[in-house]
Amino acid sequence: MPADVYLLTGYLGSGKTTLLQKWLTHLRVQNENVVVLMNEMGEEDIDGEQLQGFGFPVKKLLDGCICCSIKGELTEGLREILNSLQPDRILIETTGVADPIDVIDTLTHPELYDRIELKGTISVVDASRFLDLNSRFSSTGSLVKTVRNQVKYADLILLNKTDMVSDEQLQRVKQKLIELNPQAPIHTAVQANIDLNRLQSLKRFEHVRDAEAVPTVPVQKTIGRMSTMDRLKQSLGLKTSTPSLYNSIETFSYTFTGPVDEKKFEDFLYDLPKNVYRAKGYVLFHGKKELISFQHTDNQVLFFPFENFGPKMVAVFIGEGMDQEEIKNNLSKCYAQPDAEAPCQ
Ligand SMILES: Nc1nc2c(ncn2[C@@H]2O[C@H](COP(=O)(O)OP(=O)(O)OP(=O)(O)O)[C@@H](O)[C@H]2O)c(=O)[nH]1
Repeated sequence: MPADVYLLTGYLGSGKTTLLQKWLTHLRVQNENVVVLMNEMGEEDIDGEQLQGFGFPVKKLLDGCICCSIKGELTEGLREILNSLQPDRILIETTGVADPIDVIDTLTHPELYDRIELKGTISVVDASRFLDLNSRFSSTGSLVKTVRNQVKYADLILLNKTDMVSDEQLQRVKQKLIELNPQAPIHTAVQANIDLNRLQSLKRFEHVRDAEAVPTVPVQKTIGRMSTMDRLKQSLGLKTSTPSLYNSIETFSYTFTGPVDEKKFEDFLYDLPKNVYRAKGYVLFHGKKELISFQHTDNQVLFFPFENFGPKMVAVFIGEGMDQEEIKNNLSKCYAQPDAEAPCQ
C-alpha cells in the first residue's frame, strides 16, 4: 500500500506548525504509523522542537528549501522514510517561502509514484496579512507569486488567524482566495482549529465548498510551470528566468549568551525592520526560570513558556536584504536590565 502524503503549505508564520501539532494529537489517538517531514530554512530547527513529544518520528530537512535548493534531498528523504519506517501517512511541512508547485512536482515523480499517494495540499493562510502580502505594491514580485501559488495549488484552504481581522476584511480575503482558487474549500479558523477528519478525507482537486462560498468555476490545474528552456537551463546549472523567492530570502541565527530583559526584547521584536519577515526561537528572561518560545511576524509578537528545556537559546531571522550587524547590535542591548526604579519618598 502506498503511504498517504499530505503537503502543508502557507506563508511564514501563518499557522502550519500549530495545525500540525493538533493533527498529530488527533493521529496519536488513532494509533497510526505517521512520520513528519519538516523543512526549515537556516541551520537551526525551531519548529521541530515544537513537535517533540507526540510519539512520531520527525525527520528534518534544514538549511534550504525543498521546492528548489534541496529538492533532491526531498526525494532522498522520502525514500529513506519509506524504506526504514514504512509509514501509513507522511505529513510534510514546507518552509513558508516554498512554492508548492515545485514540491508537488517532486512528489509526483515517477520514482516515488507507486510508493506514495499525494492526498492533497493544505494551504494555511494568515487572514491578517494575506491582502498585504498579495499586494504587488507592498511585496516583491517573487513573494507575491509564491503567496499566490500557495493558494492556487491548494486542495483545501485553512483561513487562519481570523481573530485578528474584522468581518469586512475577512470577506475581502475570502473573495481574493476564491478568485485565485475557485475549487478549494475554505475553512475559517482560529489557532488552526478544523475538523481533522476533513483533512484526512481530503481528495485532490475536490469540488466541495462551504455553503457560504460563491459558485465555483472549475479550472484545470497544471503542474510544472517551468518552460522547457528553463528546465534545460536548470539541468545545465544555468540561471533560469523564473527565480524563486528562495533565491532572495536569507536567514541567520543568533545564540543568546544569557537571559535578556523581557520588555526590551519585546520592543526589539516589534521594532524589527519590515524586511525581516519572521523571527522565532527560544530565550530566557531575567528573573524567570522557564525557557520562552518566541514568535514574531510583522504584525504579531507572542511568548509562550516552553517546558522542554532541550532547545538552545537561539533566535532565527528570515527576511530579504537584512542588516545582520544592526539587528544583532540591537539585540545585544536587550541583555541589560533597566535600572531599578528609585523608591518612592
Ligand atoms: N492570533 C493568532 N495567532 C495564531 C493563530 N494561529 C497560530 N497563531 C500563532 O502564530 C504564530 C506562528 O504560528 P506557527 O504555527 O508557528 O506558524 P508557521 O506557519 O508554522 O510558521 P513558519 O514555519 O515559521 O512559517 C504562533 O505563535 C502561533 O501560536 C491564530 O489563529 N490567531
